[in-house]
Amino acid sequence: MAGLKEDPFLETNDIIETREGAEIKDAVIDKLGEEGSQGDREMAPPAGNSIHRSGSRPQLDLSKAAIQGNSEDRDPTILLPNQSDDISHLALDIGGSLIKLVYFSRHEDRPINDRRKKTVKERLGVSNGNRRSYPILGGRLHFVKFETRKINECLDFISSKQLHLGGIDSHGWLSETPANCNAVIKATGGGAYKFAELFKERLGVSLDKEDEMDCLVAGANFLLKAIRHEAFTHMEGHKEFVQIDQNDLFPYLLVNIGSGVSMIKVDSDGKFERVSGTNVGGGTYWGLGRLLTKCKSFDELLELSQRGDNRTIDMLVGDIYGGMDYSKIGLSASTIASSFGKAISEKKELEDYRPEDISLSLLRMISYNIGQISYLNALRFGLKRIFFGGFFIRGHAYTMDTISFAVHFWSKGEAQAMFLRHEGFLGALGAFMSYEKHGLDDLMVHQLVERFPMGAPYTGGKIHGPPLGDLNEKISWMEKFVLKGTEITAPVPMAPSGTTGLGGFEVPSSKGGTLRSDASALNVGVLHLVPTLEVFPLLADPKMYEPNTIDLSDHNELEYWFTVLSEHLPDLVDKAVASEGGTDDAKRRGDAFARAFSAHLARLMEEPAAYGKLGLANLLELREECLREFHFVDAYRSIKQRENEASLAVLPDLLMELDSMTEETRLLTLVEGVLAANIFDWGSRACVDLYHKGTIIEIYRMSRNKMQRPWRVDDFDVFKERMLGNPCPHKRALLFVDNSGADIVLGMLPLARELLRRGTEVVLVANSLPALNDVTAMELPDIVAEAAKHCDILRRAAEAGGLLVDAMINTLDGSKENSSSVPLMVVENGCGSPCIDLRQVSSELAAAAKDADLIILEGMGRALHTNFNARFKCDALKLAMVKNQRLAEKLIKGKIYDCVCRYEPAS
Ligand SMILES: Nc1ncnc2c1ncn2[C@@H]1O[C@H](COP(=O)(O)OP(=O)(O)O)[C@@H](O)[C@H]1O
Ligand SMILES: CC(C)(COP(=O)(O)O)[C@@H](O)C(=O)NCCC(=O)O
Ligand SMILES: [Mn+2]
Repeated sequence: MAGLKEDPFLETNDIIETREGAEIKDAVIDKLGEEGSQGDREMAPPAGNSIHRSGSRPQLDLSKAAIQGNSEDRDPTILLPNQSDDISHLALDIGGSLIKLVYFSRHEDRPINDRRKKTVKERLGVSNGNRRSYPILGGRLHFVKFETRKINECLDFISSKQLHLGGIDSHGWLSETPANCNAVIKATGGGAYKFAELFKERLGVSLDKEDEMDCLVAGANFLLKAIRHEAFTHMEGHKEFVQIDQNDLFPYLLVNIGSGVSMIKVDSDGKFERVSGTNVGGGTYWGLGRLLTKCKSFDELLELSQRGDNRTIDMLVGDIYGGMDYSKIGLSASTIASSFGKAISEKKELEDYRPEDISLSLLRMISYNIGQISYLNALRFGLKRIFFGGFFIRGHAYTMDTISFAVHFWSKGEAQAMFLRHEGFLGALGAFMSYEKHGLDDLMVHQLVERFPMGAPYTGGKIHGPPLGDLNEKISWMEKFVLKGTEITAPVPMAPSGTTGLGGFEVPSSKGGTLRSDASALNVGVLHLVPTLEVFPLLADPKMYEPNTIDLSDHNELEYWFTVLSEHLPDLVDKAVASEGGTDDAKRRGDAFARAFSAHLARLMEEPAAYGKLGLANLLELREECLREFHFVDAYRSIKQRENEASLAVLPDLLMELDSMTEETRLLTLVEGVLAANIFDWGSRACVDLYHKGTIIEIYRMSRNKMQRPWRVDDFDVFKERMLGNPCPHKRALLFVDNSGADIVLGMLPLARELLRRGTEVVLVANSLPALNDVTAMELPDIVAEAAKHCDILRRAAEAGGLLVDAMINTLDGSKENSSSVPLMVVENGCGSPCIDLRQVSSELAAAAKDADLIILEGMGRALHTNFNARFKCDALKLAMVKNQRLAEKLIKGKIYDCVCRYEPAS
């Protein structure tokens, strides 16, 4: 273990280093063979030697390689702690002002030796996930930009990340480019021509030029079809996401506001025409603005505008009409009659005008002009929808409001301006899509998950210095970043209502004085491509499905949940740090995690729609993601273990008690048991306070004793009727389980046992990754095996479900006969959060769902915060104890610790 322990961030628990370095090498080479590159066989260095990296191409770094799990296994997992997992693939859009970079890093989840998976796959007929014939195996799309005038920074970035070495082989598969092969990178924009030589010289790569308009359209179409919260309207400071119906996307007008402006009528996927444009665009604002104000950067110029008053320089209708409106033609006194018009009539020089006023006047002039020309073109072709892209917009509220106003005003509300979250990356994305056959264009909404990690190189921002190499650098960055103060949290300035309304040509005022730094532009995340994700097949109406129950666009609600999460943070950090041994390193990571999560919260508090439509589920997931980002693998690991053990110890008594009851009483006791045991929730403030007051078993007893019917939502009698009144039992039940300890052991497993006893197959559906104290699919087989020691029903079913292949359990009656029991299985749900978005579930869950006719959702996260209003094609039971006062009031007009037993027959 010695070598591995040196890396403080490596999970060392399950790693056994083999004695023979050669064994590892061979295993590594074998593994590699699976993924393609034959060349690696020759490239593997002799065992035992230290490994040198060739500068010309990325190669495997085998240093400290180790087998994970049992080294006797035929197909062991090998950890390469020093190998970066990025095998990349890059496309560029080199514009007049900015270079946009989209790159792909293939990131297969570390294969883990999960035998459960094999049996589940065999049983449910899932063939190797949902892998398709094309090579996207899962990976990430990153978005980064640089100023064109600082092209060297961009070249350094590409070179340090070795992005230019990924390529496409003859089969159209992503691969590393052999050293002697001339690497080719897709590029669009004028710079693809202008800088072709420089790329050749500096990186040895050729730029394969793609037409700019083709790329813009391909990028826009991809985003509009594949990203759920891509397009939004922005009117009078109010941002609203627009759900685009894929079948009703065309035709539309695409207006790309870069240095110059292109207007493209898009009729279908490959069919479009550039119908107009204007040379008055982003370059004009930045260029003229720089000359007139002496600003050093675009952001500085934009920031100035926020403190500007354009009335000092623009000629208004009132200036011409002696302070009066020109009401006959609908112009108020404060309407701009002539941008910069006042400068002609006064004996003032440039120095006599405030740079702030000049910047605002210029911004308004250009935005209105573009809005107006766009409208005219929409009118020309009868287009109702106009999508605006390009980096001139820069997520700036006032710019968007101005454009929206112009479109709304001139079209009398007929046409609508919409903006794109990936605004300036359309061309680069389109160039990326032009790599043939990588299958990206086939990806669908449910296969993409957007994440917002911390750290400039990962976000759509400006790069300061070299890209962050490892976790340690990321932590330091986080520390420095927080020292820099409010940059990340400073909002994109919001325009107060009415600033751009008819006649409303007042001065814009911003909430934050400073413009949110581009370096922390956390409004474009990293797109994770997960081809195995599927829409849960039992949703009654997937199009109408909305996972979140609570609407966080209600500001009070937002504020409440932000406070809850902020207050919970210190306790969570304590648990997380303790779970990693409480070392100094763990403390440092804990601190960085807390800063990162707080920064996200602050950012979202200011601009709730920054990362797309925001629901409580997203916040809870973001917290788990943040923990993982700082390598906290499982913060509640020991708590979960302790509670599992304590609960397993009392399981036999509970089962005996249950078996002595009549069927009817037993069913009620079982459901009561699930509700009572759902009290063990380390995500609830109130419950955590409770745990200080008693042992697990005491609390469980107390909770059970308090179960008074009717519950606040109580459909038990209807459920009982279906269960006992109807002679035909359910064929297969999916049990979405929640917490470890009593919740699973004393609540859900006994309920599963009852279903099994009645001849219903049971599939336990658990998280793929840890979240709070939720039980994971990896942990479940061991828990089931322990429980099975005390129960024949569970044992036979678990055996039939292939769950006990490894477990050395002593059977109660010593018999080994193959029973005819219906199976008990475990599948992972594809997520790592206390909530579940059923539009994106694992392929094994989707497969298991095909034959299911009953689903049971358990816990606040899965049954209340999400899916409370979800409708299913089969019978559904939603069970939860409400461990939050406010939620109880809002959702069920009840109080804390009230229970929900909602039963909905198939719809
Ligand atoms: N950091 C920045 N530096 C320079 N220009 C910026 C920056 N952020 C936004 N812009 C604006 O974006 C415009 C460039 O937009 P972009 O879509 O990248 O077009 P192009 O491909 O012509 O470079 C600039 O002219 C400027 O108005
Ligand atoms: C995070 C949770 C959804 C987990 O609940 P569970 O799904 O385990 O029942 C829940 O604990 C919660 O909403 N907590 C925050 C509210 C509070 O502390 O009161
Ligand atoms: Mn939970």
